[in-house]
Amino acid sequence: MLEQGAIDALRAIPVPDQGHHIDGRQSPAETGEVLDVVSPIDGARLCGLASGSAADMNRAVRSARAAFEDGRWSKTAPAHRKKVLHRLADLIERDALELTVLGVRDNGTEINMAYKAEALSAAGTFRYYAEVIDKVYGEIAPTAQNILALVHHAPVGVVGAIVPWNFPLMIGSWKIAPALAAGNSLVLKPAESASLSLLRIAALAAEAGVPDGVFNVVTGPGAVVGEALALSMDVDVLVFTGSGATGRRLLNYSAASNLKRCYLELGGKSPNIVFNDAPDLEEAARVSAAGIFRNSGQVCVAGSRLLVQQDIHDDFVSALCAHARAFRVGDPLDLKSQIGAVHSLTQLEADLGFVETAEAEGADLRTGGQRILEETGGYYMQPTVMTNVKPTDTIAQREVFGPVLAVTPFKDEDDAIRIANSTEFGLASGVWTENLGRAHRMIAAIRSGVIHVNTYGGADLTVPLGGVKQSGNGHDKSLHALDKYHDLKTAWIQL
Ligand SMILES: NC(=O)C1=CN([C@@H]2O[C@H](COP(=O)(O)OP(=O)(O)OC[C@H]3O[C@@H](n4cnc5c(N)ncnc54)[C@H](OP(=O)(O)O)[C@@H]3O)[C@@H](O)[C@H]2O)C=CC1
Ligand SMILES: CCCCCC/C=C/C(=O)O
Repeated sequence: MLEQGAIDALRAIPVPDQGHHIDGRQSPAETGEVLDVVSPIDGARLCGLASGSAADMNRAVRSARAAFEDGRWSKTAPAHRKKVLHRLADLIERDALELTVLGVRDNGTEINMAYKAEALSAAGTFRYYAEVIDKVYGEIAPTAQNILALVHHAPVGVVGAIVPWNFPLMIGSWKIAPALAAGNSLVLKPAESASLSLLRIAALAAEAGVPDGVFNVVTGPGAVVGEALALSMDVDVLVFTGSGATGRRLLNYSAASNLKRCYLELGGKSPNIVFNDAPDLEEAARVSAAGIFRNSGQVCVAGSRLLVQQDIHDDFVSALCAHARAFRVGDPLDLKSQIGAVHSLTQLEADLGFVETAEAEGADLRTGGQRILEETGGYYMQPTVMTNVKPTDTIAQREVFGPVLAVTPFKDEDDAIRIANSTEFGLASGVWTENLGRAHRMIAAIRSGVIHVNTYGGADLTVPLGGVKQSGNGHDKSLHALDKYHDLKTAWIQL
C-alpha cells in the first residue's frame, strides 16, 4: 500500500547531478558537458545529467567488450547468474518506492501505475529471466550415426540497448534482464529525459554482484551517444524501443557499420473495434477509455483509434466521453491522480498540434483538447476525444503518443477490417464482440502483433510483445525474447 507521506518525503530530496555508469563506476562526460533534466511535474530543473559524446560511448563499449572476452560474467555458470539476478530483483523491491518516485519526477507517469508498471514489473522481469536461464538446454541434431552435431546457445557478445522515456524501467528491464541472463555484456542508452531510474538500476546491479563492465549506462542525446552505439563496430546486437524514425536510422547505422542485428519495437496506431454485439458496452467504454488515456496515451500499444459500429456509435461515444471527463489529471506524485503529466513540453505541443490538425481536416472535438494546470509549470493535458475522423486523416494515420483518441464509425465486419488495417502500423488491436466466430475471424484478419478480445491492454511477462508491418520486428518478454540474446553455435564432430 503506497502512502502519501512516504512519497512526499522522497520527492523533497534533491537529486544530485548524475554521471554515466561505466566499468562499475559513475563517471562524468569526457567533455564535462552536463544537460538539464526538467521535471514534467512542474517544469523545474531536477538535476544535471552527463551529456555524453561518442568518446564516452566508445569507452563504455570497450569496457563491455573486455568484460565479455575475459568471461567474468559470460563464462560463469547459469546458476551463478541466476543468483545474482535474483539478488538484483530483491534490491529493486527493497528500493521500489524510491525508484518509483525518482522515475516519476523524471518522466511524469502517475505513481500508482508507475509503482506497478515500472519498479515492481522490473523486479519481476529480472526474476523471470533469472529463473529461465538455468533451464535452457542445448540440442543434439539428428545427424548420421558417425557424426555428433551439437547446438549451443552462446551469448552474442556486446548488446546495445536504446530505450525510451515512457516506461524506462519496464522496457529497460525487458532488454537488460534477458541480455544479462544469457551471459552478454550490455551498454544501455536511456532517453536523456528519463535516465535517472535506469542509472539507479545499474548501481543496484553492481551491488547485487554484476561485475564491473558487464552493464554500462551512457547518458546524453540520442543523436550523439545513441548514434555512436549504433555505429559501433564492437556491438553485436542492438535492441530498441522508440519511434519509427529512429528505428530507420538504426538500420542505416547497422548497414554502415558491422551489420549488427537490430531488433526494433516501434510505435502503433492501434484500432480498438467495438461491434454492436459487444458483451457489455458500458464496460467496453470504460476499458477503452483506460486503453487510450492511461499514462496520458504514452503507451506503444495505446488503443488510439476507436472504431465503433454505426448503430451504437453515438451512445457509445457519449459513454466513453463521460469516462474521459471523469479522469483526475494532475500531479503524478499525488496518489489521487489517475493520469499524470505529459512527458515534455515538446510532446505536449505535438499532442495539441495533432488536435488542431484534426479539426482542420474536418474532425470534431468532442471533449478535452486543452492544456491544463499551466499555473503549476507542468505539462498536463485533458483526455481528448475527436469524432468524425476519416481513416485517411492525419490523426488516424500518425502516432500521437498523447491523450488523444480518434473515433471512426464502421458499417460491418469487412469495413472494420479494412479500416483497421489501413495504417503503416501493426502493433496492437482490440475487438469487442460476443460472437466467437467473428472474434476468430478478426484475430486472423487484423494485422497486428497483439489482439485483445473483449478487453484492451492486458499483458503479462509470459506473453511476447512485438509488432508487424512498420511497428517493428523481434519480441520483448517471454522465453522467445531470449533468442535475440543468443547465437546458435553448432559443433560438427566426426566420431
Ligand atoms: N514505446 C514507443 O512506442 C515509443 C514511441 N515513441 C514515438 O516517438 C515519438 C518521438 O519520441 P522520441 O522520444 O523523440 O522518440 P525517439 O525514437 O527519438 O527516442 C527513443 C530513444 O532513441 C534515442 N534516439 C533518438 N535519436 C537517436 C539516434 N539518431 N540514434 C540513436 N538513438 C536515438 C532517444 O534518445 P534521446 O531521447 O536521449 O534523444 C531515446 O533513447 C513519440 O511522439 C512517439 O510517437 C517514442 C517513445 C517510445
Ligand atoms: C501498464 C502499461 C502496459 C504497457 C504495455 C507495453 C508498452 C510498451 C511501450 O510503450 O513501449
